[in-house]
Amino acid sequence: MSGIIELRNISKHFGSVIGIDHVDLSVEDGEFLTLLGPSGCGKSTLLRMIGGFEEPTTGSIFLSGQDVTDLPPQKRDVNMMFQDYALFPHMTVGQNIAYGLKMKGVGKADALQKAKAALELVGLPDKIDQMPHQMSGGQRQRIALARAIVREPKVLLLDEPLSALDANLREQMQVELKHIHDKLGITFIMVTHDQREALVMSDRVIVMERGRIAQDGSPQDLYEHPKTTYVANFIGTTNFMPARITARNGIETHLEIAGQSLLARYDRVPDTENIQIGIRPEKAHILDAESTTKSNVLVGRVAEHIYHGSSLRTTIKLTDGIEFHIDAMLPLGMARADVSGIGAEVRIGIEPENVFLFEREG
Ligand SMILES: Nc1ncnc2c1ncn2[C@@H]1O[C@H](COP(=O)(O)OP(=O)(O)OP(=O)(O)O)[C@@H](O)[C@H]1O
Repeated sequence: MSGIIELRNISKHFGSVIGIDHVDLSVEDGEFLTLLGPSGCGKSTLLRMIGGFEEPTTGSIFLSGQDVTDLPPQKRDVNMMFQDYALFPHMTVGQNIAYGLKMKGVGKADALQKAKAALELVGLPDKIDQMPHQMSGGQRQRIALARAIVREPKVLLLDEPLSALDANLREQMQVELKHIHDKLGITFIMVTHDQREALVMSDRVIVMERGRIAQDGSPQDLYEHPKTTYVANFIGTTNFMPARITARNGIETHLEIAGQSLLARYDRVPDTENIQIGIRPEKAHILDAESTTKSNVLVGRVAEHIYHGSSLRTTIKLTDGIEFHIDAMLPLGMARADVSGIGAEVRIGIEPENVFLFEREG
C-alpha cells in the first residue's frame, strides 16, 4: 500500500439510490487531487466518507496504512473545510482559528502563536482581533482555510471551497490556494463542479460519473486524451461528429466524415467500428485562401461568427449539415468584419493528433 489514502471497493447506498458505486482510489502524499463532476455524481459523498462524516455501505478506507473505516472524523488525521466556512460569529478571527487547537488541549499562548502563523500563511496577519462580520467573502474564505490548516492535518478536504466568491476573486484565490498547498506540502482533496478550477489547481483530477470514476489523470491528460464523450464534454468543449472508419494502420485511423476524408492519429483507438470523433474548437483553424494544403482538410460554409472579446467562435456547416465550431484568438485590432463572410466556403485544417476517437454511444 503506497498512498496516504487508499479507498478499496467503496460503495455508498442511500436507500435505493447508489451514491458511490465500487470506487477504488489511491491518493499520494502531498498531492492536490480534485474530484470533479456534475451535481449528483457523488463527489461530496466520496469526500465526506474520507473525512468520516459518512459511513460507506461496503469497502474500506485506509489513512497512512491504518484502517479508519469505522473511526469518527476527530480520530482521523484529516480536516475538512466546508462550503459555507462555518465561522463562529461571536468569536474573533484569532479565537475562531485557535478553537480546534484548544479542543485538542493545546495551551492558550501556544494556540495563539499557531493561529498567528496560520493567518500569516493565508495573507491576513493583521486580522487576528477582528470579527468575522468585518471580513469580506474572500477574507472569510482565507480564515476558514487558516482554521482548517492550523491543526496541521495530513490531509485537508475542501468541499467547493471557492463557490461563495465572485468570479474575479475566485480566479485569484484558485492560484493562492494552490500556492498555499505547495508551501504546506500536505495532501489536498478538493470537490468542484467547475472544470476550469480543477484544471488550474490540481496535480490530478478524478472525473466522476454516476458514482463511478470516469477518468483519472493529470489535467493535461484529461484535456488532451479524454477517454469518453462524457469526459470530453465535461472538460472543455468538443465538436462531436459521426464518422466511418475506412482503414486502420496502428494508431492511424482513416475516416470519412460528411463525405470527406480525415486522418486521426490518436493513441486511444476504440475497439469497434461504431465510432464518433471529437475535435476541440481551438485545435482547428480556417486555412488562408492561398493555402495549398490538401491533407486533413474539411470543407464547409461559414454560418455564424460570435464575438467573445479575446476570441471569435465561427460556426461552419460541413456539406451535409453537420456543424463545426472553431475558436480563434483575435489578433490585435482584428474585428469580425476581417474574417470570411457568412456563406463563404472555407477549408478547415486539422492535425491528425487532434482528432479524438470515441465509441459511439446510444
Ligand atoms: N443523505 C442523503 N440521502 C439520500 N440521498 C443522498 C444523500 N446524500 C447524497 N445523496 C444522493 O447521492 C448522490 C450523490 O450525491 P452527492 O451529494 O455526493 O453528489 P455531488 O456530486 O456532490 O453533487 P453536488 O455538487 O450537487 O453536491 C445523489 O444522487 C444524491 O441525491
